[in-house]
Amino acid sequence: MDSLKDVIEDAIHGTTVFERINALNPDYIPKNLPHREIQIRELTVNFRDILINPGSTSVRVVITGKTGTGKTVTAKKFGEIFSEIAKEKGLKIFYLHINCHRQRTLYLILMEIARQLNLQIPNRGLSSQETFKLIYDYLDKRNIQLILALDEFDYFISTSPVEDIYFLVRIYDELNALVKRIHYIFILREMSSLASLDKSIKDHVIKNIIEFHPYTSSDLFDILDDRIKTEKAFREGAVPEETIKFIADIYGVDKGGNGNARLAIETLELAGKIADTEGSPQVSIDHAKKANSKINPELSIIIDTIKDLDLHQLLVVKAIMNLHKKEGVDFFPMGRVEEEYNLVSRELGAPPRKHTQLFEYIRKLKLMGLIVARQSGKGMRGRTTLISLSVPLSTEFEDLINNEIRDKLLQQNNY
Ligand SMILES: Nc1ncnc2c1ncn2[C@@H]1O[C@H](COP(=O)(O)OP(=O)(O)OP(=O)(O)O)[C@@H](O)[C@H]1O
Repeated sequence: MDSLKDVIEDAIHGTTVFERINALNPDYIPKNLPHREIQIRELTVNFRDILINPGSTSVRVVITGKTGTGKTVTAKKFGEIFSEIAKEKGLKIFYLHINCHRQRTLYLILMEIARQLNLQIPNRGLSSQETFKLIYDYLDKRNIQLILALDEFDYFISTSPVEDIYFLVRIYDELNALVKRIHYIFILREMSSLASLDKSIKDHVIKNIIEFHPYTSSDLFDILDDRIKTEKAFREGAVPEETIKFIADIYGVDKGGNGNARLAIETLELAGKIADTEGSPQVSIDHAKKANSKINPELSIIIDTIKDLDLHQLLVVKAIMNLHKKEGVDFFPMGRVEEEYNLVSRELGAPPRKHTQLFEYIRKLKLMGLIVARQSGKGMRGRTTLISLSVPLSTEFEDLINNEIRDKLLQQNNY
């Protein structure tokens, strides 16, 4: 038997299916973005005024789409190429990408803008207004136009005081500046996160909406194929077409998946690592299957726990499931869930439980990991709980819930 040192040496020097594995990193920006040309074009049409007539308006665009639909990578790629073209024309257009989940407050966002601009902000507790004024003066002095992409802006909305949101999006009302130098790309997972905002803020944010739809299986095939071939993430011939297709089919929205390119790329990378571990020169469908079950392990655990739910907990799950299907958005206010739950219960002849009991069910389902609940942002209508299923909707999942409900109803009627 090999010593463990031999095992390790062998794995270090052994064959590998990868050529440029870093091309599979989540932050890697590839040369091509298959199936996002239209969105790049839409961005360009919205922002070209800054090239033609700089300073006349402040451009605002919203990018919206579910997780893994390429919002971040597309905005970054657009920013990179657009500012390059501006430079060729002798204009200074800078693109800054800020993640509002990492920079959690208005203050941190402003400091990050300054940092990316290489602007020193004095350490003497300036207000947001004063800090922003310094940033604006810096841009003005150097004749710079700034495209500010605020990624995960949903997060900023749900956690920041309304005055801070107001300040950030209505900056020109505060600054009184004649030349507009700051332009925005607001990146949101769901438009519904704007629902709680007051109308005057909404009017400032919702201007031009560019939608990023979940990818279909054939879109994902092209994205994976491009990483393999153009970006040379894998050695030539190491990933057969049938493996790429298999992964694309797991996640393709038209095949019941969630259309998430991030998960598809992660699955491909993990399948490659499994192939390397097994010393295989090729990534097979079987490697892809193993990778998928590793990437989604919690799914089977969650599904096992469904059998422990009682009738009304199942009816709550069914209500949320119905809403996802009917409305196609990710999160629902508690009130909508309650309405739907009352409807579903009555339809099935089970008198709905009271409001307080419903809260208790939601709390339990959240603890089990079956649903995600979060607070909406503070706005005109106060805070409300927003709810979403944590598992992707699939026919199997739906059948499972419906069968369990049927069994529980039968049991109940037999007593
Ligand atoms: N059209 C595409 N072509 C190539 N790679 C893509 C494409 N769309 C997404 N990707 C890749 O998929 C991964 C996820 O994309 P990205 O982070 O841009 O998604 P997102 O919509 O911003 O997701 P989230 O809402 O979770 O932040 C990244 O690795 C990105 O490079």
